[in-house]
Amino acid sequence: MAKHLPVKPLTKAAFAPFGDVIEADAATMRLINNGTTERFHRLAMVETEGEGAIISLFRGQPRQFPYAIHMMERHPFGSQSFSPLSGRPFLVAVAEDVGGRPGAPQVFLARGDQGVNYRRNVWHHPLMVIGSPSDFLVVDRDRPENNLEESFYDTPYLISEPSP
Ligand SMILES: NC(=O)N[C@@H](O)C(=O)O
Ligand code: NI
Repeated sequence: MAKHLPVKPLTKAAFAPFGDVIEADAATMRLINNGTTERFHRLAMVETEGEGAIISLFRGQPRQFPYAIHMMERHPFGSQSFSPLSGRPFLVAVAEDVGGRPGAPQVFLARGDQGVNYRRNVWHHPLMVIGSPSDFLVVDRDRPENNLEESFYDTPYLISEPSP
């Protein structure tokens, strides 16, 4: 029997065990370019063991809800960040590591002005878009083919469509 998961607002504190929230955090801001630009400095660190860091665009199709989470993945050799370019909210699911497998997913609703950076080797679900196709800027390690570990749950978890 699938278990239903709550969806929580994405906050730095709640996401801290899994990585970073990429948002205009006033505490990180410094004025540059003669005061014409606000730099929100070092919101996340990019980890890419043995390979370069690359920037890609992901155009995600919306998930159908209620959505069943059957699996999680992780990237052992690098971090992976998702920054929304379409200004729409999206879902983020992460999990603690329990003996080499993901524990129960923790699901967050990211606003359209929030991105996430999954720290290296953190269990997460692939991109989950809500409502309509959305573009994301993705920074992660080159050569993804040897940087992916997947794990499937014995029983799926269900997520309802978050209310906007
Ligand atoms: N496959 C791929 O590049 N994307 C996933 O890693 C993801 O987290 O969406
Ligand atoms: Ni990933």
